[in-house]
Amino acid sequence: MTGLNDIAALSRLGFGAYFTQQVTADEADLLVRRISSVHRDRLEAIDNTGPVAIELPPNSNTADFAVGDWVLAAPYTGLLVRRLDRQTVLQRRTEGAFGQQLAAANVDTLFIVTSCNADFNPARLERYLIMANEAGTRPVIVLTKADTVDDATPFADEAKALQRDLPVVIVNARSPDAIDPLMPWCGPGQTVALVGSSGVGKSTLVNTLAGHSEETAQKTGAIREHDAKGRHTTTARSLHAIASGGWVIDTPGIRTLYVSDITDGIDTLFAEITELAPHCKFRDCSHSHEKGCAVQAAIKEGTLDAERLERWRQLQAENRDRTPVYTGPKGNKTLRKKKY
Ligand SMILES: Nc1nc2c(ncn2[C@@H]2O[C@H](COP(=O)(O)OP(=O)(O)OP(=O)(O)O)[C@@H](O)[C@H]2O)c(=O)[nH]1
Ligand SMILES: [Zn+2]
Repeated sequence: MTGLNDIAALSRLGFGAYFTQQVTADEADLLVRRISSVHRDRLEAIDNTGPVAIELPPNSNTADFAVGDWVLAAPYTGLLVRRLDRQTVLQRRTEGAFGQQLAAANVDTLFIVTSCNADFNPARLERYLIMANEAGTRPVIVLTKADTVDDATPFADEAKALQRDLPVVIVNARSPDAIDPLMPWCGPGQTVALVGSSGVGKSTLVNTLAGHSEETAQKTGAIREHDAKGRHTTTARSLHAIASGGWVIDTPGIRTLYVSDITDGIDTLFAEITELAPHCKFRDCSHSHEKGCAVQAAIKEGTLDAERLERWRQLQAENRDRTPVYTGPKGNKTLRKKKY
């Protein structure tokens, strides 16, 4: 792809091969922009020079766009021509039967934030892990408030056991040093997002990552600006530059994400069970009472934790209850195609 875009500069915003290859020769004269905020009536975008104009064509809906999306726009007018396919997408289920609301797109790494205190809850962390796996983002557990306990290692050990090869990082979110162990995921062109309960330190971490000191930090999430009619409004700022060259997406939508429709995510979380299942005698083995069950055998041998199987069972049941089943014309169950 050539044309008007400085690809090297755009790569510092996260524009990689996955996106470059989607731009056709006909589109070489269009401008590449990244969505930085989604409002009810308008979008905001950035390119390598900073904030740039983006205009929605008539009859389009801002709800179809997510912070982090890559789009092509016409020169001069900034008229949005099309959105590029997403590499990853975080969605939240809304009230109502099938509603999915986009929370963020093209997030490379999801920081699942919890603190070394009563907030630490493996069952909740599992749900967040499933969500990250489902979205295609790499999960990292960030344990905050390490400075408030004598030893954070037991928390870290418990978190590490939740999923194979899961990175777990211990920080004091208020200290500027917090960025050091998070650097592997915050380098140039890398995009992260944070999830976790209220009060665990997400805003504090965003400020620390952005290099704001405690005195200069604005209350994350809210900035005052002029709207189209010149009025002062408070809007959500969503895509923040990290001092080390990466980007952090922080939207109210991400803060209230919750798990549904998570089959693939469960399979990754419980990889050791998923990999045993094909060795069971019956293809639809429930791993409870069947003869020749490889999962039960592993529990007897002591290579699989019975509690893990029980949690797998609970999450499977929950997923079945929550996942809407789409029926085809003859009442056949249809598998919904993943729509990015
Ligand atoms: N001692 C200590 N305090 C922390 C740490 N991280 C956050 N805090 C404090 O915990 C409180 C809550 O932190 P926030 O960053 O507002 O938490 P949040 O996750 O953004 O909360 P919501 O905005 O409600 O989602 C603040 O008073 C922070 O200063 C930490 O690592 N150590
Ligand atoms: Zn089995």
